[in-house]
Amino acid sequence: MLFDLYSDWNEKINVISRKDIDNLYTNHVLHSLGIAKVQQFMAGSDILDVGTGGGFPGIPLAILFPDVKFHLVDSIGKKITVVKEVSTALGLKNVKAEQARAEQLKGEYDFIVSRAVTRIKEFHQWIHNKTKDKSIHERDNGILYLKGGDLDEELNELKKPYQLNNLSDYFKEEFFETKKVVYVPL
Ligand SMILES: C[S@@+](CC[C@H](N)C(=O)[O-])C[C@H]1O[C@@H](n2cnc3c(N)ncnc32)[C@H](O)[C@@H]1O
Repeated sequence: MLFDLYSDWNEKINVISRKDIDNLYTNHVLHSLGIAKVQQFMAGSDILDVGTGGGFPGIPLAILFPDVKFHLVDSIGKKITVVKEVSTALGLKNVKAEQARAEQLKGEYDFIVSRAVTRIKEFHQWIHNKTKDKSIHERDNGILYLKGGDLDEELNELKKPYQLNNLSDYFKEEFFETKKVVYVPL
């Protein structure tokens, strides 16, 4: 179902690199769900996905957590068109997709998730004031960012506390060897 939807939409509006569409489930769906290995979202919580592109990590997480509200934003309207179409076709009632720049958003969230949008320092500057004061989860509200490769320089320039979670602890596929979820409390 997801594969057919994304293959069709990807023909019209490129949201996943064309050579990567065959790896949709591992490289995009499972990778997105890696966030859930690190943090289970409580029913009623609010999650923002910044720079969602075609809906990653937001759509797989919204499928997994039907009682959690997901706000998926991207600055490019046609990407949001894909997210809305996919979300409607899947019958997801917990997804709001909107064309917006992260810096201009007004809402408050429990967690802010993202993948492949910008360096963590800049990301932090965009959204540091967008979490709710009170946490309903065990950990503080904050950022859960999917990152890969060598992160030392990027994390050094952040100059904030963070926690690294290796997705290779949860998934055996080679793709996850260097993949991490970076948690930054806000
Ligand atoms: C490389 S894509 C990643 C898309 C998706 N997160 C994924 O992993 O498949 C980066 C996305 O971030 C969006 N973006 C970049 N800066 C943004 C901003 N300031 N606010 C909202 N979206 C932004 C771009 O339009 C683009 O769709």
